Amino acid sequence: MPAIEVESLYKVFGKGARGAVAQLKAGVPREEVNARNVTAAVIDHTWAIEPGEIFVVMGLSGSGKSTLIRMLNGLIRPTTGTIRIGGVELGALSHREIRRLRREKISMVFQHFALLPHRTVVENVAFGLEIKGLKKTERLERAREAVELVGLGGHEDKLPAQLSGGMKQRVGLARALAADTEILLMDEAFSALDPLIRQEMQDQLLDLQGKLGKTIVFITHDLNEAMRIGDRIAICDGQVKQLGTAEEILMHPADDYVAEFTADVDRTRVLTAEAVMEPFGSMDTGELTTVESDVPVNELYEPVLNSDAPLLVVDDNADPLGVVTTRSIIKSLSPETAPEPGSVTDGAARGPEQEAQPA
Ligand SMILES: Nc1ncnc2c1ncn2[C@@H]1O[C@H](COP(=O)(O)OP(=O)(O)OP(=O)(O)O)[C@@H](O)[C@H]1O
Repeated sequence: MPAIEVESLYKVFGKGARGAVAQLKAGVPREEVNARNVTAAVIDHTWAIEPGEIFVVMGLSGSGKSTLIRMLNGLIRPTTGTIRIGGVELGALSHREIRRLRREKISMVFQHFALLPHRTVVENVAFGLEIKGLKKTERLERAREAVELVGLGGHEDKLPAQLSGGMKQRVGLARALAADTEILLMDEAFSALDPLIRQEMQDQLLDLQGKLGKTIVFITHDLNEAMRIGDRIAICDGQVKQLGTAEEILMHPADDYVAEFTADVDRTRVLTAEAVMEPFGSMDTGELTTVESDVPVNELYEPVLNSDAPLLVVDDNADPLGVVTTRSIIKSLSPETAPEPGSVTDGAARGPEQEAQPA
């Protein structure tokens, strides 16, 4: 069962919201609908997030990201459409039941930390558990564990004013983790951080995710960030313009709107050996140096340059998938010449391809 599922979800602000939804459904453009004193913030979202997935919602300011997240945690109701959290439809719940579901299933991490200035790190982390009604010793024990988990061990008794931005955000993350909910909603959680600290936090999130397997909805306006951490990314502008993996979006932007975003993305970090490889055809692959299929392109430069022959891309079972050469790497860096996903495996099955032969 999906962890979160939305179906034909709309949120329009203003009088006559339902009528506006009907117009949108009938194909009236958003600008035209908005000209009638309403704001269509979320338009026709239908998607599902599997447990353990990092789902990134990416869009510019005003694209409906915050509205979406506020609907997901039940702070505002959709104009029309359904939201299911762990199979439970939010629309069928009373306010009290929604508050309970939020407490038990969902934690939030905010951009501006929302720390209590007069409480220590560990007290801030324990605060959410106080609301849940846990006893003090248990609260502090769980808080200490979470503080340790985010790498803040030794800083338990500091006050927020004594912490750097990155450390404050770790406290925010620890607070969410201490609550031990299945779902984390992260709203521009790293956007206020310096680039290097931000990258550190992204790495830490991926690391924690590897251990904890939460379901994470991560909101950002930065496509590089989205592609770094998202298992799948929904690019939104009111409606979902494209939903897919980083590679799918990069290789096949759905329209000009998406393509414009992808122009700024560092392709070498997102694309993997598997995405850029070419068919090995009838080549004797026995002697080739192997690379794992998920190695990013920017880690292939050295092995490719140090090898006269192509590199053999292999899967988890060490079965060959394709080959990578300097040429395939250079080709992949331009969207126009990048190979179609899946085309390589098909090509390999069909037989030799001239362009994949060793030089
Ligand atoms: N309570 C509200 N009443 C009226 N309009 C609203 C309300 N909340 C949001 N909006 C409008 O809905 C649209 C989407 O806003 P939203 O905050 O969801 O976008 P966002 O993508 O989160 O933007 P940002 O990145 O700037 O936070 C905007 O045009 C906003 O002005």
